[in-house]
Amino acid sequence: MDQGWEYRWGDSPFTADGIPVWTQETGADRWSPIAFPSNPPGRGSRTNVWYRVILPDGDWRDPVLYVFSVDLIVEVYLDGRKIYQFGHFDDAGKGRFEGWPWHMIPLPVGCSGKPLYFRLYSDYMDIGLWGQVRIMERVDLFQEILRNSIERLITSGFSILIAFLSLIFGLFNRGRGNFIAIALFSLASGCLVLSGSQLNLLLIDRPLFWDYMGAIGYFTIPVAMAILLERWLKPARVLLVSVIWRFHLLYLIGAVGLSLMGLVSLADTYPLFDGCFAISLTLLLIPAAQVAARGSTDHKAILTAYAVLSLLLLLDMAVAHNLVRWFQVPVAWGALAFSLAIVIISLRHYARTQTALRAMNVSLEHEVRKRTAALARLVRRERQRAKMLGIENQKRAELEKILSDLQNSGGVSEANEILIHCLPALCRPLAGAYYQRDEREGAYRLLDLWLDPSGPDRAQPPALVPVTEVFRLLSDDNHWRLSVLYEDPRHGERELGMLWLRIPEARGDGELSDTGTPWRQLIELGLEKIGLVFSQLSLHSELRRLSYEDGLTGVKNRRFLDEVFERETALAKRHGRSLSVIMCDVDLFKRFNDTYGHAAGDIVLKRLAALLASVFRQTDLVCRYGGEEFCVLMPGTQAKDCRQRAEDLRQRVESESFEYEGHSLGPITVSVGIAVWPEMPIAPETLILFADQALYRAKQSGRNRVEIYIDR
Ligand SMILES: Nc1nc2c(ncn2[C@@H]2O[C@H](COP(=O)(O)OP(=O)(O)OP(=O)(O)O)[C@@H](O)[C@H]2O)c(=O)[nH]1
Repeated sequence: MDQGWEYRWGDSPFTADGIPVWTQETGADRWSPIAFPSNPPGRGSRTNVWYRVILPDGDWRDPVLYVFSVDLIVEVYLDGRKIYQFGHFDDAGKGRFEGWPWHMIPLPVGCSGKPLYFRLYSDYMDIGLWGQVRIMERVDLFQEILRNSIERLITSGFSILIAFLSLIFGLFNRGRGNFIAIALFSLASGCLVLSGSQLNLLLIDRPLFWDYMGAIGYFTIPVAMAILLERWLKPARVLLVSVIWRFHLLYLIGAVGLSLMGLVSLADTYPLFDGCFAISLTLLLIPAAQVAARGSTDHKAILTAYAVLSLLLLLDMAVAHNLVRWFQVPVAWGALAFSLAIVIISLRHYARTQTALRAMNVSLEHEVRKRTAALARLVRRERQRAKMLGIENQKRAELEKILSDLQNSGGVSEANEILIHCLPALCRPLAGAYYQRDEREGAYRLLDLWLDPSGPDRAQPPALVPVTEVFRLLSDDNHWRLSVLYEDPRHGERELGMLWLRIPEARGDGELSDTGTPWRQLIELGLEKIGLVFSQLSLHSELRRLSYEDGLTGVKNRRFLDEVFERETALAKRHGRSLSVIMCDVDLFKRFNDTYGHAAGDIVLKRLAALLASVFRQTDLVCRYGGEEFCVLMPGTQAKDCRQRAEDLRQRVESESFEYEGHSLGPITVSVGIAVWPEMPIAPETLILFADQALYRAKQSGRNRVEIYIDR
């Protein structure tokens, strides 16, 4: 019904029968033609208007007039009779907003060609009918409503489902605020679309209820959209976006609250909202476009979805405000598409984040494993170090003990015995062997072998192994070959022996240095100190030798005799063993010196000392008593044997031919005095004294003779 419409401002008076007077008047001068019964010109502050139209011809069985919709309340008259009413007119012809439902006005059969009158009241910006006005069969209308509604029911159902799923996802996944925002948007658009479904009124005939639902949904959309954008714009969060969603939230609460309280009409909240919404949509485009321009594909996709939905919403607003010709703007599909786009992008984003998190977890676990292994290695090394430290301390103590024993020993050979005995304990738990160097033989002697059954003893090496053979035997990568060196005062650096040690086993992770090096350092330090002690001992014995030896003849000197004599007399007494002393003096040596010179005298003394050494046994002690006088101590020798030896000496000297610088020095003789204990009744300590007396007697008796002490 898009032609033949007329309007007339104001409200008709009514007859006493309740028939509007304007429906009875004839003459068209008060009515003005209008293309569509909405917003006639010259409204001013008027709130009442009447429209009329001649019902077209048609062959209907059950005709109805379908109107979508009316601003704001309406009464419809045919033949002066009220056939339809929406809202309540008071006596002043005014009424309250009752909602924006679609209307089905039943028409009687045969109404064609008759004028149909609409009495309207509106304090809203629009006044009149809106959208579609059509006459059709009732059944066709129901079918069309069903057809139109299915689309909305499906899209709203989808939106609400998305809202529900997003809410669940958002609630059970901490930090998934995006999904809460999606849930809010989907719920808002779902409610908006559902409230616009025409089937609703057939189910629940409460237009205001549906309008409130629609208003809440509609007013929530900018809030949800801004929150969504705000989340996606992170970290470039824009103040403007946050201001916008807060403003719209306040508007939603304020508008719905005030309407429910009856302070404002819900209808009146729409124009202002639409204005703000249009501005907000445009403003939101600016930061969104900025981020999308330099953002990811996701950002660009969101902006595209946002731009499409914004366009649809703006178009819908333009239709609502008659700025463009009425048509069904597919806002429902736009909102659904927007929700789906956001959901898909969010899920993709979520999946990517999860994958990244998993990858991070894997790398973190890998890192943790690596660190743990490093820590375990460190702990093992520390433990090893602590163990090594314990062993080191113990070994140091053992070494100190060995060094002290060596220092307290009687000399190099005794120290050697101690070393051979102690070395295995010092080196344990390392397996090894010790080869002592025999300089005279130019060979090594295997003196000890411990712990190592695979050592060189398996072949049962001979007691003396040539140097080259030992080197061949001991040259192997699994063992250390360490020499024990010391300084000999007469021959310089000497090798005492060779230590052969099995290298401690590596742990298989390159810790050989951790286990091997301290061991080697420890042993090397020990051997160095041992070598030092041997050097000292060697030096001492050399010094001792020098201090007890007569420089000219090489036999022991008087000092040595004094020390040994004391010990020998004590031993003789303790064991009841005999002890003999011989005193021997060159005859007329002064004259000899005077005749041949002092140097020749020295030669004679040296020769005489050699003769003494060859005549007496090794166990006898030959000393130079002083000047040309010699003393021989003969432990365990009785008078008879002693006298025999003394006689042998005298004869050897007498028969010896002494020479000096190619000249014969003439005959040399010696006088000898003997004293023997216990065969003679004297104290052992006086043996030298009495032997000297006997010597004196020999001199007195004509020299070149042996005299034995006789107690007179
Ligand atoms: N060439 C040399 N002469 C020495 C050495 N020690 C002592 N004499 C000398 O030995 C001589 C000892 O002389 P006397 O004690 O008088 O005795 P003698 O001349 O041997 O006479 P009788 O002992 O009575 O036979 C002295 O002239 C000393 O100088 C020495 O180391 N070398």
